[in-house]
Amino acid sequence: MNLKEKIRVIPDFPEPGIRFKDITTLLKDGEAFKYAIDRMANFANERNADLIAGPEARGFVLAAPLAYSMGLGFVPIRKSGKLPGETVSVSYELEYGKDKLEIHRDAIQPGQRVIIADDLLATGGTIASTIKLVEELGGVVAGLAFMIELTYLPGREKLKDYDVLSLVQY
Ligand SMILES: O=P(O)(O)OC[C@H]1O[C@H](OP(=O)(O)OP(=O)(O)O)[C@H](O)[C@@H]1O
Ligand SMILES: Nc1ncnc2[nH]cnc12
Repeated sequence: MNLKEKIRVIPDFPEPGIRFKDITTLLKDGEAFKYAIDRMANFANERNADLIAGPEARGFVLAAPLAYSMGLGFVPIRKSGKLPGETVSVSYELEYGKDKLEIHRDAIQPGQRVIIADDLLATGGTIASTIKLVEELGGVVAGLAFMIELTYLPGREKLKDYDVLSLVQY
């Protein structure tokens, strides 16, 4: 299965100079979507995951089916002001813009092994912040699974202490 040929690249979105990797063209292909989730599930299985976490919004599209396919729980990491319970939060910068992420304080029990899944690794800011939240709750980050890695940005370097899977590289 060639996942790269299912991804559409749109120049100058959401601002000039950004080549946006659009996964909607992959997601609407049932076979490709299943293949991507199955590869992530193998990775998560090998690392004895207890839970799957993913950042809003595109991370949900991968992390939730990954958790479901493995019979594991899913923990949402959301942008600020969206989670109703008591939260822990962290601010971060993106390839474009700035934001704040939050997790429910009771979402993870100390020692639980968490796989974090997201669609794309760019600067690594989103995932570094997600890792901070998981670790602050005492979770063990057992691995990081991405559909896409932008190798021309320093994301992988930022995550060098972690086990990283990416299915497609640019
Ligand atoms: O490695 P980074 O530089 O942090 O960039 C990658 C993140 O950026 C995108 O999310 P975005 O914040 O655009 O939100 P969305 O999923 O709600 O579209 C993407 O889904 C990743 O989560
Ligand atoms: N180039 C890119 N394409 C799609 N999503 C992104 N998130 C951060 N950078 C991105």
